[in-house]
Amino acid sequence: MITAQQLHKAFKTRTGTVKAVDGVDFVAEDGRITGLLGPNGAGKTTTMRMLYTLMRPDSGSVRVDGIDAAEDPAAVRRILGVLPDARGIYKRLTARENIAYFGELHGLSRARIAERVAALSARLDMDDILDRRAEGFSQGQRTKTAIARALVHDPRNVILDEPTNGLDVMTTRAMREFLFSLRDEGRCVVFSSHIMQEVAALCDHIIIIAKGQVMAAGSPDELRERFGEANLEDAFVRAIGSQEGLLA
Ligand SMILES: Nc1ncnc2c1ncn2[C@@H]1O[C@H](COP(=O)(O)OP(=O)(O)OP(=O)(O)O)[C@@H](O)[C@H]1O
Repeated sequence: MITAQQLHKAFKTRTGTVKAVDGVDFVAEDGRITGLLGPNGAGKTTTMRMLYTLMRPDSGSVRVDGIDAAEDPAAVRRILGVLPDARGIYKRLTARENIAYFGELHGLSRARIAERVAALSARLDMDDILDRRAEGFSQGQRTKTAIARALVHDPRNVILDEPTNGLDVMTTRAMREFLFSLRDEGRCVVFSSHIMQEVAALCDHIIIIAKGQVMAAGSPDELRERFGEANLEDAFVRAIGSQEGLLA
């Protein structure tokens, strides 16, 4: 379970201060897919970076399975799998080596790494690329490799920044099934997207973010009901204000 409490993060730029995240609160439960939905620049990536300990909040706190991310970031990283916005896989290594390297960083034994690589490769349908160098991989192949790497230590909590970005329809469908399977195993899955249909198809719980703030949160049905809109897209537009919603 991941809890964000009153997260704030501002950046100083040449023209002033940008409040990227301005008081974000939410709980992402186990066995549930929680989606952060918001237009470009809403603060999703900054929020995610604070969740996975890459960035320290100016104020507020993050807890993962009860562990405070500021107090014990290493312990949090052990129970977290992360697909960052920059996938950052090593081009000179094969997919297998990319995954195994992260396994070593997590202190897994060789036997355990081999077992995890085999299991993840089967689940992500990547046996055919496992021993190819990542150089030249398609976007989908890179994403699969990065996801397998994120999950090598079998984490209870999984954070994915725009996991279906740039994937074709078939790969997107396969990715959805994969995320459902992580949820059905009881994991806490958090992902971000600016694509309404994506969030509607995947999430049990949606957190709508705009201008660094939570505008609304609930299940897809709850949001539809609250805003009195037949479909989620209209609810989204209502929640964040029509102009920005239309730009999302
Ligand atoms: N390192 C930084 N320095 C200055 N400003 C930043 C920095 N990182 C983010 N921002 C600003 O903070 C705001 C929120 O950005 P963030 O990347 O979190 O949004 P996002 O919701 O992930 O957007 P997108 O969907 O476009 O990726 C934006 O105005 C962005 O320009």
